[in-house]
Amino acid sequence: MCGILAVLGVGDVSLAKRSRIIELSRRLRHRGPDWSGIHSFEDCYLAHQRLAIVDPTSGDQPLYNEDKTVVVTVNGEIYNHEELKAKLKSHQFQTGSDCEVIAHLYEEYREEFVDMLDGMFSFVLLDTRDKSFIAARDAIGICPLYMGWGLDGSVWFSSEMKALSDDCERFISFPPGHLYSSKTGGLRRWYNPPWFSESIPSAPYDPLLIRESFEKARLSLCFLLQFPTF
Ligand SMILES: NC(=O)C[C@H](N)C(=O)O
Repeated sequence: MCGILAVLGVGDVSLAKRSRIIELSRRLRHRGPDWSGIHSFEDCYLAHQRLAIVDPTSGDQPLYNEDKTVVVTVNGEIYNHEELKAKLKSHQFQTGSDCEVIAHLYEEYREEFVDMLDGMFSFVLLDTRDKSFIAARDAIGICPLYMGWGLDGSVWFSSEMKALSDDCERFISFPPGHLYSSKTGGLRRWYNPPWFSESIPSAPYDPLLIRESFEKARLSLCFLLQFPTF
């Protein structure tokens, strides 16, 4: 668990606005007592309250790509981060955080990378090169995410409603398995398993297969957390 707050295109670069956003981000402090971070680029702000789980020593957020043009704030755990890193041989990682992989995957695959992630997550990514941003939430909505719109045209994302409700004109619960892209200005479902369109499951009931799938999920979680298997 961590707390994220992102405010994009607020049209105000004053110290007062920055302080306001820091104050709002503190409302999420209970979600992550180990670190508080904020990155601002022009009138865009990405803040993070961290509960350090993977790489407690260097994985503080926001996280970046190599030249810091891509910034991410993430709540969640990416179970297959080692596997994904192995596909990104030409990239240099600055931390051991499972979440840094998101910035590098974006460089390679743009927003199409989201369905490569195995895990629970909600994140906001800002590409400072064209000031575009994306936000996404895991397939079944394990990690919370809310989205709001300010009267000044700003777009807000937060792990809890309390960090955006006072400053937004309207807000919604961000739907699970969806992605928001500032380029299209809309939400689309990234999680599209084949069974979504099946009215009657075609695969026969197989208790052994179900058991194996649970075992696999449990083992990948133990591996990520470096726990003995439980
Ligand atoms: N805990 C989180 O949500 C972020 C990241 N997985 C970390 O370990 O710091």
